[in-house]
Amino acid sequence: MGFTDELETRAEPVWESILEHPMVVELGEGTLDEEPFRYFIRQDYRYLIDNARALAQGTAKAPDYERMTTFAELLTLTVDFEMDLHRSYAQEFGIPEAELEATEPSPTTRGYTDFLLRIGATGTFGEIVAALLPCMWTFNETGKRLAENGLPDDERYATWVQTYAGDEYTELTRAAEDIMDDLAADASQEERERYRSLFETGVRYEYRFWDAAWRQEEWSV
Ligand SMILES: Cc1ncc(CO)c(N)n1
Repeated sequence: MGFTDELETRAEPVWESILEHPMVVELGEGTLDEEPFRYFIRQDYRYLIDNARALAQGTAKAPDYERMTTFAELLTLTVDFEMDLHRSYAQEFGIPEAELEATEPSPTTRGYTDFLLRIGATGTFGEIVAALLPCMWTFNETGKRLAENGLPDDERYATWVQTYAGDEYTELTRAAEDIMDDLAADASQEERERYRSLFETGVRYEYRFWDAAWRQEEWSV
């Protein structure tokens, strides 16, 4: 069993909670209200800016050309393709561009991005991969599982499912998983434990991110 299979097994309960979360279920069914989705797009746009920074930190610390290239591709996918998708969602859902750009991170977005940037700044390449893997993996998995049930009637939500279930996103997720497996094969017991823990934190934040959008979480004061 590869290391990422082990990660998947360990994260299974959180994984299932994500797929059963009403935000994800209703997105897949196309019945999701616009308001939580609008909130999600704004927070996710904010999230992606720092996610891109963490990918850049990973690119900088990549030990060789091949892995640097994979990280550079992930970075490009994020800043070009994914953030463009969010900008067009903002237009479709009536979020003015200035409002999108000025979005204040929610407590959950703040926590998640600070976590990624801390590992990006202080971690090894392997630790950065472990912390970032849930981002790609859970979105790809969510997209694929929702696509299995048939695309939602609402075109806008269907686009979301198709994007994250799509070949390009799936291939890059697979490439990141392969990098994690290779790194883990050469890592010490302690390093592998550290990777597991970082991965688990990432998966937990992924759950919280959906939940925060569902609740439209705000700072208490
Ligand atoms: C919170 C979150 N995780 C992962 C992705 C996929 O890049 C995203 N857009 N947002």
